[in-house]
Amino acid sequence: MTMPDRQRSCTLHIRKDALKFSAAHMTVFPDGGKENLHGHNYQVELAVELAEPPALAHMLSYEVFKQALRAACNEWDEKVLIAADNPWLEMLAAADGEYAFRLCGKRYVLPTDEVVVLAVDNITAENLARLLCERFWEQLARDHSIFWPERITAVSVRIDESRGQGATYRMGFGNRSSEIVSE
Ligand SMILES: Nc1nc2c(c(=O)[nH]1)N=C([C@H](O)[C@H](O)COP(=O)(O)OP(=O)(O)OP(=O)(O)O)CN2
Repeated sequence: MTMPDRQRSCTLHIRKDALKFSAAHMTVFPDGGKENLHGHNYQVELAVELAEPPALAHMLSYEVFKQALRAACNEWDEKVLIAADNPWLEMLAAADGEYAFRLCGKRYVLPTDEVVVLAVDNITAENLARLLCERFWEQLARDHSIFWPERITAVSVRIDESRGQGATYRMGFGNRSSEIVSE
């Protein structure tokens, strides 16, 4: 029996010990409570779906994807991640070179160069997986000489905060839509 073409796919997956970033954050909960400031060594995994294994002339090297993912991870490495859209975030006046804020009633002052402010309402694995997936795709698209978007049917990024706990964000192209899976 022959399988219809639309049921076939080929997935490149990349999970390497070196694909990670170390960052600090505080998850805020719906009742307005929050965790203490703490850090994770976030492990990152990538899947790139293709309709078919590409012919030699269009082979996509793992390195192309790793470069784009590393560039996206590096922006967050050794930073404190702050959710700009959190309803319990209050910006405070600060000295030059400092970032001062109150979150859920507690006051923090940090060096500006150690802070990354992200356009999300909470620093969760779900939101980080979405942002990293989007950043990865933008980074890949920036280098047109190595990019054949029409051959890629979906990309997904999985982030594990700790072993066995994290989230995956998937962007499907064509008539499939983005979806998120929490673990
Ligand atoms: N839906 C989500 N829930 C939580 C997230 C998240 O990203 N998405 N993140 C956290 C925390 O940041 C945290 O680091 C994990 O917390 P928790 O599971 O409570 O703690 P442990 O990893 O130590 O787990 P144990 O199984 O208790 O050892 C919380 N929730």
